[in-house]
Formats: sequence, structure tokens, C-alpha cells
Amino acid sequence: MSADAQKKASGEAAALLVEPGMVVGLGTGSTAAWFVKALAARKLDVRGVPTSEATASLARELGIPLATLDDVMSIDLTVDGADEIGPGLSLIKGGGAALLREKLVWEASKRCVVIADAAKHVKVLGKFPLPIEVVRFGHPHTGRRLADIAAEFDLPPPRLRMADRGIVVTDGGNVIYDMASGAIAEPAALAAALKAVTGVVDHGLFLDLADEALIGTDEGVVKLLP
Ligand SMILES: O=C(CO)[C@H](O)[C@H](O)COP(=O)(O)O
Repeated sequence: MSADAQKKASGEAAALLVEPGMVVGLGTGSTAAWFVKALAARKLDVRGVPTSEATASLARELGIPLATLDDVMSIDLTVDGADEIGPGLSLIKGGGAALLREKLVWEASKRCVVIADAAKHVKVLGKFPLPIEVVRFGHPHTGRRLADIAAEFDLPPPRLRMADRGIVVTDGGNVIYDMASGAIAEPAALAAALKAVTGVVDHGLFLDLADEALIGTDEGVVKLLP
């Protein structure tokens, strides 16, 4: 089964968790897009809180009524993809540059379900470079502070994320530095060190946030708990 078919299966399985009347956090990325499509197909009376402009426009196109995070007191269920799923459902997210809105929506949610293809499930986090969202003002200085932190963790300096048209700018107007590592030995310590840097808005380590993972595999969708 292709990775895309596994993503689709996990998205469709997650859509079955949604009940009428729920406020649902809508993740970002290709796997989350399968969830949004499957949710729209169920035609339930729900409201979606999108984690990016891209997801908002997909949900709008498919007729899912939307709310912003400001409009709701809490979110019943959020379903979102990940770049890596490690031990205890620790995650790396932010490959799609949406980590800040994603984390805000996740933290406002009663239940968070991560969906992915089988290749995302890893023994140790870090093969996928860790995205760090940084305020644009003075970001080269913040980038140097991040390089100092990387050195403390024996990691190479993070790199500013670029696209064909120049620097990648997030929906919140910030930039992204990607910290390649190979393996993150102490995710909690790294998370705390990154958060302490002025100019860092947040990072893609989602620790103790996922309640459940639904992973598409060749043998079907497998449910994992932390
Ligand atoms: O964190 C994310 C966006 O910021 C995505 O969930 C992550 O990049 C996974 O994307 P995909 O489902 O396309 O593999």
C-alpha cells in the first residue's frame, strides 16, 4: 500500500470518531486533508477550527462550517498529521509550517488524535529536522542563539527555511528555522531550551499532547496509545 493510501486510511478512520455537534480541530498537511475530506463526506452538523489558511480554504470548499479558535471555549476533538511519531506519542510537527496554530488548537482540545502513514512511526525522534517558528524581526540574531543551543545538544546549526520564492513565512507572519539532528536524545530538555529563547514563538516538539495515534499500515489502521 502506498504512503498516500495509508494516509487516506488513517484520515478516514479518524473521521469516524467525530460525533454530531462537535467542535473539531482540523489539522494541516496531506494526511489531515484526507481527514477533512472524509469528515465533509459524513455531512455531520459540526464546526471546524482550522490550523492553517490552507486547511481553512479546503474545509470551506467542502462545505464544513468554520469557527476560529477565538470563537470557541474548547475543542472536542482535534485530528492532525505529524512528521514523526516517537516513543509515548511524542511528535515532531511543523513540516507544513503550521506548528504554531496547530499547537494552539491542540492545547485547546479535549482529545487529540494524530494520523499518519507507517513511515512516520519511529523509535527515536529527530531524523526529520525539527521546525522552530521564530519572529521575523531580528531573526538572524535569534537564529544565532538557536545555533548556540544546537551546539549544546551536539547538533548542527538550524537553517532558515527557504522556498523557491524566498524565505518561508508562516500564516502568523513568522519564519521557520529547521534543526537537523538525526536523533533527539532529550526532547523535553531541548523543548525547554528552545522555548527560553526570546524570538522563538514555538517549536515542533509536541510532547504529552497526543491522546491516540491512528497509523495506516499495510495490515490496516493501527491504534497506538501513549
Ligand atoms: O505538522 C504539519 C504541518 O505543519 C503536518 O501535520 C506534517 O507536516 C505532516 O504532513 P503530511 O501529512 O503532509 O505528511
